[in-house]
Amino acid sequence: MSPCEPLPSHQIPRSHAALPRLSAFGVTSNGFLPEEAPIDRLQSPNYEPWETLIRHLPESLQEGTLRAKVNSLPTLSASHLTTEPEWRRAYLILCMLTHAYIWGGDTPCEILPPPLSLPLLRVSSHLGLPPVATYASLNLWNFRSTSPTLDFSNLDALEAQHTMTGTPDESWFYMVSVAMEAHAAPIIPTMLHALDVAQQPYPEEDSHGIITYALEKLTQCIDEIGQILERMDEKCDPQVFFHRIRPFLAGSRNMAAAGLPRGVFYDEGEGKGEWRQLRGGSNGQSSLVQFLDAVLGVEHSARGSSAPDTKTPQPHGSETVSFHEEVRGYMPAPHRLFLEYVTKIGGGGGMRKAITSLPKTETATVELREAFRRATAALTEFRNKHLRIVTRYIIVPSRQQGMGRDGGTGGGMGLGTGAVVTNLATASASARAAGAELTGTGGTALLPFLKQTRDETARAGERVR
Ligand code: HEM
Repeated sequence: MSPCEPLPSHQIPRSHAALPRLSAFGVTSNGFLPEEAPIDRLQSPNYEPWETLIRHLPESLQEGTLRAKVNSLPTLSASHLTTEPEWRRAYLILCMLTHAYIWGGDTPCEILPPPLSLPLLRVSSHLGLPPVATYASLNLWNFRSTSPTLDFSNLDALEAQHTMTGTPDESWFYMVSVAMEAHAAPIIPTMLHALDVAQQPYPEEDSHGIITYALEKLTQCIDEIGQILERMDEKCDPQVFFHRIRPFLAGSRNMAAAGLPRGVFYDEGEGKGEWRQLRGGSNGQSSLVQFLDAVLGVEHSARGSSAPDTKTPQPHGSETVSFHEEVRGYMPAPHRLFLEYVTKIGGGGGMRKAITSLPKTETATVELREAFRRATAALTEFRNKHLRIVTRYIIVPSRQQGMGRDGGTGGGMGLGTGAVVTNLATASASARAAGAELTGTGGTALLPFLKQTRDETARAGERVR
């Protein structure tokens, strides 16, 4: 039996019947991915201008014609989108075009024109997501699979529907996450059952066995998704990632050094519009990883704000909210509700809280505690693997000199203009040279933030002795 498979039926507790159906939270047999691969074309011929643009996005960026093409787009209404998969595809297209428009030049463009901003505001509001590229648009809703069994955890059979650079590296970068999400999907019902058993006031005889077994499965599952994470190097080159892919993922928050001191103005035409500062696309918006935290009772207080960027005022209220809490607003609304539900059934402290209230002496609870500590150790190690990847893909390339000029050794966006480029890659290299803190695409002071999230994970295990 694969470690990520759900519990055998005889181990599913009686209280399972009380749990709401996962589908009510948009959780499928593929976890936070859709049940079926995303559609790859909008049905209505009205959307042909968007479809044409997205299909030729890398070439338009390469030729430097994307902004002109967007400027001459008609402003299309969302009224021809009929199904949820269509709304999601529209969101993917508009988010990618938006980031390509903002970052696809020698300097960023701080005004998003009405043909993009108006439909993007409408579509993102329908989906309960912010009008910016998110993990949902770039990863969860942007893949196809050639697996005959439609096994989305088969990384080699996955491909991104769309990329901005047209490189296999960008597709692989997105697909690693898709495979991880699909691989871990079966652990979701397993852990929900176990969490439910742990909350019962009068545990059944084999309750401890059920929870211990589920925690062991969880440990194996986290190890396995960590192995998938480590496959990043196979087809995603750190130089290509740092200089070509990552600059397109940047948001409009904490991006003064990358050329957006005020954020982005979403021009709605007729003198209307709004300046917005939003986090960019980041795997940090994965509901799966936050689900693992919620189940184990890992508490995060890391705010992830990029302190050195004093030119950009922080959005009101964000000073007190942790990164993990805030990025729930960048997840599809049903997934956000699911995480709230999991936190609630875990009494706010997940397994950790339930286990610490048990008597320490019985053999069964000793085993249970050990299983819990092994699971938190696995999640801590997962975050260590991630930190090593961040070092290889961001810290090391940012140290290299002479990358600020397009056409340098792998530097720039590959636009071939020879001009001085301002974007997240050049800003990171300059920050590094000045000894300042680096900023993540999600707008965090990345290293201190990621170390803190790793340490907060370890702490959950230390609290169960
Ligand atoms: C080349 C690969 C990757 C790089 C360079 C990278 C980089 C980063 C950075 C810089 C952050 C800080 C937040 C921000 O400002 O964006 C972050 C956060 C995060 N990333 Fe990644 N990431 C990579 C791959 C992944 C993958 C495949 C996953 C799996 C879903 C992932 C999961 C997370 C999570 C969950 C966080 C939030 C912090 C935490 O909970 O520990 N990352 N990542």
